[in-house]
Amino acid sequence: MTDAAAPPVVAVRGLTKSFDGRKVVDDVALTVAEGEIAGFLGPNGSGKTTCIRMICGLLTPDAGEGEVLGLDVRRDQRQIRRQVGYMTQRFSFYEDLTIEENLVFVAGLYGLPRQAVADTLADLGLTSRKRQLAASLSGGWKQRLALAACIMHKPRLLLLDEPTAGVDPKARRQFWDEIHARAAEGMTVLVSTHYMDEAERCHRINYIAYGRLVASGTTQEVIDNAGLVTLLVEAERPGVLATHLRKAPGVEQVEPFGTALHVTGTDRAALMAALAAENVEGRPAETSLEDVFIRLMDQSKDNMR
Ligand SMILES: Nc1ncnc2c1ncn2[C@@H]1O[C@H](COP(=O)(O)OP(=O)(O)OP(=O)(O)O)[C@@H](O)[C@H]1O
Repeated sequence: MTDAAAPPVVAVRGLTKSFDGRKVVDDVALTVAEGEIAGFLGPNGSGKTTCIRMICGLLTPDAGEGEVLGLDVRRDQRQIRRQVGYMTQRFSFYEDLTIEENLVFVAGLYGLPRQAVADTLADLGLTSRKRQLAASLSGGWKQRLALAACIMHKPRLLLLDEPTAGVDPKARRQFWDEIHARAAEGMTVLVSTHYMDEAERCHRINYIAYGRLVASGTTQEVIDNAGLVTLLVEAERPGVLATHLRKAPGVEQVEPFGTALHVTGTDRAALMAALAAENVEGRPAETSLEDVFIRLMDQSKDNMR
């Protein structure tokens, strides 16, 4: 990350948006420092895309305020749009154009010189494929083209909405290496994802459930703040044991990992009692980010009732 004293690139608060009378984003505050990779996580339909669109100036918030790149999130939407890069969830380029033709088209929209296309092709390792039709590209290369198109104008803020959905692990890794390289040069990134390993690659994460931001911090802070205890239990018949443990008081989650179970709750004594009642022993294990997210989601659901 770059200069910690620099003003945040995103500093919004109270962001709220309703569609058809239903509040889908409710009082969300978000701060993203310069050069930071901020993760945006949460169940389907929890409002991540809607937040991203308000931040990049595509949607006007019903309420809330703040700055994006020093510009007013309500008043300066046009300028914000020109200065950010936004990669949408769906591949949205011309399949019957080549990689190069797609980039030439985008360069035209931004008024960029032809050299910008050549530089971007080279930067992203696309030069040797520049004459390939977009339709014939694999998921990983399509997503690389999409990234090229949204960073060609050198935005200081990049918003990525589930950029690696359906992409194989190697291409995902290469994509993240690319993102980290950009962040090291000072680009700020806000990225939504459903993948736990990607959440762990972010400098900070923000978890949103049912429109409300319910946790923020580094991965470790979010795990520590959840106050969960996890015990690992080896079992001969993990399926049967899991069924029993799920009914025991104090046991919140039971997840099989091969022949072992991860048993999670907030009360260590209650977990130990539940295991003792089944004549099994547990040893301390690390609580995973996924365990924490599932708890946050369940808690948010309960609060909605
Ligand atoms: N333009 C719109 N008109 C009406 N409803 C909308 C509109 N955009 C989003 N919604 C609704 O708002 C809710 C939040 O959607 P949003 O796409 O922001 O969630 P998300 O967290 O990005 O979900 P996912 O992880 O599935 O992409 C959903 O119920 C969605 O159907």
